[in-house]
Amino acid sequence: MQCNATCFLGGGEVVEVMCVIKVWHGVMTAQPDGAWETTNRSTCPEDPVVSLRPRRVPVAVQVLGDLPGSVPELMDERPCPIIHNTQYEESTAGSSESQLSDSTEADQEAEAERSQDVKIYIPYESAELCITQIAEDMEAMKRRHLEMVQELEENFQITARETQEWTVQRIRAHYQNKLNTLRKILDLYQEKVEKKNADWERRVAALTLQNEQQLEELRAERSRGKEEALQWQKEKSKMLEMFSHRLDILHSHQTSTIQELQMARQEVGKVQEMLMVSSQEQQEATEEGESSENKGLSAEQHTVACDESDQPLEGAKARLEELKESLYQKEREITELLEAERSPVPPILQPPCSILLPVIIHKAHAVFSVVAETRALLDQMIEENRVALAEARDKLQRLQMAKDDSDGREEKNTDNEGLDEYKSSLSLLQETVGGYEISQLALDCIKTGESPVINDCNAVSELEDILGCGTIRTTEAVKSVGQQLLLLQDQLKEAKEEKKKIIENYTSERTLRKKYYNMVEDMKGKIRVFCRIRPVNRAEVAQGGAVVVEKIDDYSVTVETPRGPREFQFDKVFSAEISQEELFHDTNRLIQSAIDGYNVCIFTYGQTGSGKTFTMVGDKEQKNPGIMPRSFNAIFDMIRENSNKFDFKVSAYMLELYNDRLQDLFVSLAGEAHAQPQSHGQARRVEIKRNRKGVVFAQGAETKEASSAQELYALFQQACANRHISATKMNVESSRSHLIVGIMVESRNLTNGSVSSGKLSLVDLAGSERAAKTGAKDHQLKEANSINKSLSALGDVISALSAELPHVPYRNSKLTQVMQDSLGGNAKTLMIVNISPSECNLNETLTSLIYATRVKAITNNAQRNVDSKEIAQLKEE
Ligand SMILES: Nc1ncnc2c1ncn2[C@@H]1O[C@H](COP(=O)(O)OP(=O)(O)OP(=O)(O)O)[C@@H](O)[C@H]1O
Repeated sequence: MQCNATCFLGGGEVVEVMCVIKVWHGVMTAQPDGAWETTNRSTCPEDPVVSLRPRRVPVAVQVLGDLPGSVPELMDERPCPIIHNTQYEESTAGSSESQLSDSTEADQEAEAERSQDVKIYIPYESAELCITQIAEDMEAMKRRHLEMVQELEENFQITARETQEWTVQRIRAHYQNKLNTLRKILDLYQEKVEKKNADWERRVAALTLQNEQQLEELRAERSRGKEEALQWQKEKSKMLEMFSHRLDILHSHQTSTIQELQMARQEVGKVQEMLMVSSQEQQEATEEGESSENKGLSAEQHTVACDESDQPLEGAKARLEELKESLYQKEREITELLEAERSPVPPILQPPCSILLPVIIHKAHAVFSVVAETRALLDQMIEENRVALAEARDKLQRLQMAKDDSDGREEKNTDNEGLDEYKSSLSLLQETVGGYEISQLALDCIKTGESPVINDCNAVSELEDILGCGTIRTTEAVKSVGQQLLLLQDQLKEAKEEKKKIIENYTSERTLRKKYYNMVEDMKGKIRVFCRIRPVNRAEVAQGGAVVVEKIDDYSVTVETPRGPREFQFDKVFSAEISQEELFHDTNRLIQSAIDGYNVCIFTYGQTGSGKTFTMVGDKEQKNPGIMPRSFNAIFDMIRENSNKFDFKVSAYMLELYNDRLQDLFVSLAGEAHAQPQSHGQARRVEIKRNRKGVVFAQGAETKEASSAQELYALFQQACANRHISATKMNVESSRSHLIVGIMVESRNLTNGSVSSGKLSLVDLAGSERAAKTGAKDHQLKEANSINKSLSALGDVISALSAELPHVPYRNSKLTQVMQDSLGGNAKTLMIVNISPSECNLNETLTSLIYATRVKAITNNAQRNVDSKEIAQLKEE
């Protein structure tokens, strides 16, 4: 209470005043200067206690004198209740009503003038009451303080959570940006590679074509060469025959000549002998004549005899000369023949070029004559064109001048007809001149063999019309074609190698990119999606459907649709050959997460008969156990490995969602009906609930503990025995319900006592089916409708989550309620989409893959469920 008066605690009337809890107890004395001195503040804090609720406190106030200065107010709104002496006296006379009078300002001023000595009495009872109230208020204040502290703590936690979310969002945005940049880079790279590929392919095609043409030419040349070589061979053998014949003749001629020569020589020898004999005889006769000079007669006789003997000698001489001449003649002939025989024989084997050369020379002559003719023609054409061009230019000039004249006249004359005519003929002439000029250029180009250098586009196109694209080639260019070809072949080889390298790099880079992308997505909390292709079954083989699904790499699958191939990307793609073990190898990490205290969900999705149960459960004989039995083993293997650090507890529930009703598979319907006859075969009601952390649990379902993998498997078998399965046209053992197996793993850290609780949900969904295909009737049709309805609700949830809609229709179906924490919740989720590779299931396969692609876009926020030792103890209590 704030009061500008000296207050004495004492008896008085009880009055009701509004008391501001700015209260202290003490004595305040008015000072001569108008100020107030406070004494006896032992119970008064340094500053008044503030911020308590104003409340009504019954106090009695006695004013013993006039109030000094202005009258203070107990509250902002209400004036201070003051009882003056007189009023107080009246009130002490027995008035039970309070005598509070609201002094007006004028009254207060008057009273202030009257006296400075004012006293107010507050009765002890009231003071006590007041103190009690104050104590209560203090208590309330304390409580409020505590509430405030709690509130502050909560606010702090909310802020911390918000900050955390904000950080996560920022990291997410950062990664998204990085990813977008990466995508852009990749797209650019891909574009570049494609461009380069297309370019190289074009070049390769052109080179191949060129190569083929040259090979063709070479082949033609070779065959021509062969033909000519054959002809030459024939001619050669003919000539050889002729030569040998001639040689034979020569030899025989030579032999006869040699014989004749020998005979002639013999004759010559004889003649020479005869001559010698005759010359000896002549000498002897001369000697005899000298001795018989004296014997006159005998000498004359002898001279006559000598004259008679000279006649045959001369004949012999002539004959000798003749013989000599013929001999020389024969010798010359023989020498000539011998020389001819000895002279080099023309080469028999000549290279084809020597045969071809004359042909080529002949052809070259022919070509040359054609070229010469063409040149002459070209020169003539150039000359004619030049003359025509000169004439056209001349005409143009004249017309231009005429036009200029008419322009001058036009200023005076308004008639434009003549001018238009001029203009049209001028433009016509200009066109003609342009045409001639281009023709001139083209003719010059043809003559020189050079490419024209012009910038005018129209002129270029016109020139190309005349010359044809790329027809102008210089002889150097022709010569270098061979070299260029070799060069290009080398380049082609290099390009092919480069292309191969690029493709290899691209493939490895693509695989890496997908891997990193998946890692980033995983870090972001995106649901992981695997795709498993089932082998073609007998029914599909019988239908003759082609295989339309193909795994491209570890992360991509294509489906051949009537509109062309369609590619889908997943976190992993498993082909038909992949074993159960290999598939499980990639899911092992999630089992570890469940043991670490995370909420984990693995579910299969796909059309009926696509292999969901095979993937989750395995085959009937358990030769190829699926994810469920393998998970049981993995859980207990991991428990065994960590048994020195943790204390584990494993429990499980197994449910079936059949005809939109949840059933506990640990309780057989028959057994339940037997135990509770009033239930008429209705199983205990199982309901889906979510705990404070949003984790789904089945209320009303029996949870059984297991201490080994075998025990857990036995429980699973027990549950499977109660499951609804029947044969359809598509699957001899078709699941008619969704199977939900929940395994809770609680681990207590032996070192610090913290407790983590993870849940592994393994869901084998029933397959979507078409009644026409499965042949479902009666109750099977009802089952199929229920399955399709729940899957459609699941589809709606997936669509809403992937489109990030504000409302997600989880409540539309029991299935979506069961899976609420796995889709968009706090679970680490893996979806395995099972597909058939056959063409006959193309539509269903496409639907499943589109579904799965949407699921890939959903983000979960997985959090570890771990409590400290104290919290765990409190929870237990
Ligand atoms: N990867 C696989 N390798 C070998 N056989 C397979 C594979 N996937 C499926 N099968 C066989 O195909 C048949 C149908 O498979 P499954 O029962 O698992 O299909 P489903 O998708 O669960 O069908 P429904 O939805 O009707 O229950 C089974 O006989 C199964 O053994």
